[in-house]
Amino acid sequence: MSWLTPDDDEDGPYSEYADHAVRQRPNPKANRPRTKRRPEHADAVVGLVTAVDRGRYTALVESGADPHDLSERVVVAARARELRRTPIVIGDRVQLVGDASGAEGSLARIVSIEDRRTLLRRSADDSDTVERVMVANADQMLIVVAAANPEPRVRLVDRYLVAAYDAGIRPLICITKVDLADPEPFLGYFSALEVPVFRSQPGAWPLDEIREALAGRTTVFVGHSGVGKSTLINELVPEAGRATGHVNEVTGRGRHTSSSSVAYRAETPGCAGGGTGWVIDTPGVRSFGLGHVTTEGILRGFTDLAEIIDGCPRGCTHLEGAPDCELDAAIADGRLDAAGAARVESLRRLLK
Ligand SMILES: Nc1nc2c(ncn2[C@@H]2O[C@H](COP(=O)(O)OP(=O)(O)OP(=O)(O)O)[C@@H](O)[C@H]2O)c(=O)[nH]1
Ligand SMILES: [Zn+2]
Repeated sequence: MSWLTPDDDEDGPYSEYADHAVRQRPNPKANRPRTKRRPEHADAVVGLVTAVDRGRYTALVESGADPHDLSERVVVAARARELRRTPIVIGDRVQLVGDASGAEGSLARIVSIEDRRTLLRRSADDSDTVERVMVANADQMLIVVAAANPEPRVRLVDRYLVAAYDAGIRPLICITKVDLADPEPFLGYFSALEVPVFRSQPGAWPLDEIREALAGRTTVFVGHSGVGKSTLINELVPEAGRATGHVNEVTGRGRHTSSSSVAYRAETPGCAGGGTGWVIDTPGVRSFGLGHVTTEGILRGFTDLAEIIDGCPRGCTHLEGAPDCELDAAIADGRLDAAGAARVESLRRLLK
């Protein structure tokens, strides 16, 4: 894309983060006709990006035309020059040329990215409008939160929910460590949202229920560090460790640390949605900035308040003290209970 300055040739060690930043710069050459030198890639094969590591992409390419033939190969690829400033993330379907054999030491080239169904983004903080692209083509977001240790934080879950709804991704909640604390007071806060909830503890992992939800879909797992996300993924995808080991064998690079995202195929035998699903593990993100989300996007994260907000005067900011804001009326006349009032407070914090 011509408005992105092609100023760095090499993928630096931190490019995995740097190139996720989508900067929109004015194009100084906007009036000049663009020379289209996009080569035809009739020989390209399509791969699913399952890992990103310092400028190297791991993609799974199906061996045959038969969609049931799962004998795919692992291809390691770099980006073509023209995609140098384009974020390519886990879940992207990409076109590969060059040596896409997957043979040891081979390196293919990613020449284009197929249209994305969904795109999960975040910004460093709320004042930062530079968005980081996290995951492409996810259908669902499993928000993993612990009942205790670490204490559940309503505000972080609110943020995940807003990011999911804004991206058109269906949220699910898994509350872990219910052996340590009663999760119901916390869950009550979200009950009006009708988000599916799984309750988890050692010896009673809700694996069958979660598998049912994963089948046939791509689900991104998010959660604060220490909530038990890895524990859950290891239960759901026992060979997860082996998968990263395989990738490393191919790339010859170091282990994927918990600072990078990885996609795993989860077996979901006998489930209505199909025999497999994709699980995308993301590093525990402490903050989840929503600087890139519009007011409308934030409101979409509060579907439980939508009907009330519909009654607001035109142009209502819904902030505290906004004239005739229906949210205040609903709290005053009891349409919203204590949990509802807390939701309003939460919404207002995000709208500020
Ligand atoms: N009591 C209890 N402990 C749990 C449960 N689930 C996980 N744990 C423990 O919580 C700790 C953190 O679990 P992890 O799976 O490493 O957490 P994580 O969310 O992957 O954390 P990061 O790797 O830092 O992102 C481990 O000691 C687990 O054994 C649970 O349901 N109950
Ligand atoms: Zn209002």
